[in-house]
Parts: sequence; structure tokens; C-alpha cells
Amino acid sequence: MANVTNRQSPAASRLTLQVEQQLGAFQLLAALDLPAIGVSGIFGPSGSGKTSLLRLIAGLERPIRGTITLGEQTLLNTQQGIFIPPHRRRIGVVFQEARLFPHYLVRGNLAYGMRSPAPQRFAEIVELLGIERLLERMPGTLSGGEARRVAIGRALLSEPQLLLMDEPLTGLDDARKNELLRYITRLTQQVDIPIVYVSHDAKEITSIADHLVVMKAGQVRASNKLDALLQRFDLTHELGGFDAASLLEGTVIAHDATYDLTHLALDDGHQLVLPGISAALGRRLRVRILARDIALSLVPISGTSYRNQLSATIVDNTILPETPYTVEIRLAIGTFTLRARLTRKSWDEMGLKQGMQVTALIRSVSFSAC
Ligand SMILES: Nc1ncnc2c1ncn2[C@@H]1O[C@H](COP(=O)(O)OP(=O)(O)OP(=O)(O)O)[C@@H](O)[C@H]1O
Repeated sequence: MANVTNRQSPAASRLTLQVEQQLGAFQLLAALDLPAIGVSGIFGPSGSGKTSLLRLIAGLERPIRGTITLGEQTLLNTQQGIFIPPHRRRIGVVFQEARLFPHYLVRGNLAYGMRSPAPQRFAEIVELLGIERLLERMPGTLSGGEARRVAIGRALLSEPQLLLMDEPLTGLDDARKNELLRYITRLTQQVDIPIVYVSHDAKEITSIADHLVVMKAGQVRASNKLDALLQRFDLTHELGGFDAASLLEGTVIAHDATYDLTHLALDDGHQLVLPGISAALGRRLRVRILARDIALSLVPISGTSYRNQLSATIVDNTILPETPYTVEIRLAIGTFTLRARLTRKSWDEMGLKQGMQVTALIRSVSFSAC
């Protein structure tokens, strides 16, 4: 399917803000500059201020002080008395619950926010979200996942410059969560509208975000490309703890049908063997690998079930106070950095240290596409 293009140039959608808000005893103090493409995840524990920040961006609340700019347009400048109301901001919002109009058919709900008739765009978005068969149904007859897909479709059809999603998977069972996440991932690849995606779930956010904002107690603790933040030892606890992971991106170059394996070429020439993934040759793919799924050897080994042996250099290492008997390691593999984790006993017995050349051993099944 062709990309569903936004009429705005993507560069028109960079979001910058600096806001201060007081909500009872809670203070939100945030400064951010988010890219005009891809998914920016807003991540943090319950009560850290994620939804409050989203409501300020949407214009559903006014901060005490601040500025918000989307592309060239100033949405808010408290000093200059500028406040663009929500309905005049080109921002689509998808809340935790679908909030569809109960007396309109799905078709009517989708058409509601359209600025002008656009049958082709309508058909593309309906297909993208897999809601063709739901068009003549009433919202009350839809499952939770279906209703969310319709809500996302309605938001997209209003031709927003920016799409905000607040915990869109909340309350769905695991199967529906995975299904909706697949649709949202597809959407992020085919619709060139930047998305700000709020979640408190580390696995969910690391599977979808390109850029990540980590919130803590009303403040921005970190904001950067997701893979850069995943490499930071000091964020290990927040970003997955035991499930700390790295991301790698490459191009699908071959499928081995006999053994159901897929070969991925990283941009620096390294190749990985992964469990079979149904993706066309040439497609870009992002894979995730858990730090605890990487083993190290001082020399390349033969006669092993590890399908991936990569020559690596130990960049640095640390022991985190939460996990005193394991060593967190960063490995340079070509132009990539990978997180690994060993027991302290292995680290000591192997005599490992910074700067050493080692072989990283990774089983194919350890990779998961995201
Ligand atoms: N209108 C309000 N009056 C007083 N306190 C508020 C108000 N709105 C939010 N808060 C408080 O502000 C804090 C941040 O709330 P917010 O909903 O933004 O957090 P969150 O990170 O989105 O949490 P969750 O993941 O649970 O949705 C919370 O302590 C909340 O109780």
C-alpha cells in the first residue's frame, strides 16, 4: 500500500515546548524538543505527569507559564497571551477509551472530523487499520480493540499535524494489545504524521518509540533517541530492569525456508540470523535483543548452537546498586553498541575488562522483531 501522506510537510510538525503547571500539590516542569517524524514515547511511572503533559499539548489545559510551538505555529505563549484552543490545533488525540459517538455508525464516526471529502484517504486509512468490515456497525457492538482502531482512524482523518495517543492499549487483553500494537506499528511506518505516544509499559514503549522522553515526578529525566537511552546504565532500572534490551536495525537479505530463519544485514555489514519473519527482502527491520540473552567468549567457538557470533569490544561496564551480583556491559560491534549482562563470577573468572576483544554469542531465538 502506498504511504498515506499528510498534506503538511513533515518538517512543519516539530514540537517544542517549555511549560510549568501546578495541579494541586503536583508540579509539572518540562522542556522538550521532539522530532517532526516518527514516534516520540512519553514514558514514566504512574503519576509522573505524562497525561498532564499531553493535555497541555492538546490545549485541554492551560499551563501557568510556558510556550508550545508546532512547526511554525505558536500554540501557546503565556507571556504574549497566545492560546490556540484545542479545536483549532491540528492535533488528533486518541484517549485510553475510544470516546466514539454512540449514535453514529462507524462510518459516521470516521467522517466526523474530516475537513473535506477525501474518499481515497478515507479508503486508505480504513484499509490500514483493518476496519472495512466495521463501517456499518454501531460503536456499542465493537470490541475494545476495534473501537480503538476506529478512534485512531477518526483522529487520522482529521488530517492532524500531530497525533497524540494516551495509553491506547489500556484495558485490552494480551492478544488484543498485540494486535492493536501491530496496527499502530504499521501506521507509524505508513503515515507520515509524528506521534506522541504515552505509556507506562517499558516493553510497549521500547517496541514502538523512535525517540523517548522519560518522565519522573513531573520533570523530564531524559529525552533522546530510544536506542541511545537504552544504552544508558543509569536508566536500566526505569527502562526494563531485568529485561534491559538493545535495538538493532537492518535490512532483510534472505529467508531460509527449510529452517524458518531470516537473515538480516546491519548497516555496517554484520549479519544476524533470526527466527523466520514474514518480511519482504529489502525491508528495514528493527530487532530487540535482551542484555541477558548475550553470552561472551574470549575466543570464537565452533560446535555450538549459537547461530550468531559477533566480534566485539568491551566499551565499558558497571555494577548497579539494584543488582550487585551482575555486571552490565556495553559492547561495540562494528558501528553498533549492544548491552550485555553477565554474572560477576563469570566476569571475574574470564578476566574481562574494558577495551578487551571478545566474541558475543547470541542464539537466533533471542531476537524479536519490533
Ligand atoms: N486536576 C488535578 N488536580 C490535582 N492533581 C492533579 C490533577 N490532575 C492531575 N493531578 C495529579 O498530577 C499528577 C500527575 O498526573 P498524570 O495523570 O499526569 O500522571 P500520569 O503520569 O499520566 O499517570 P498515569 O500513568 O497513572 O496515567 C498525579 O499525582 C495526579 O494526581
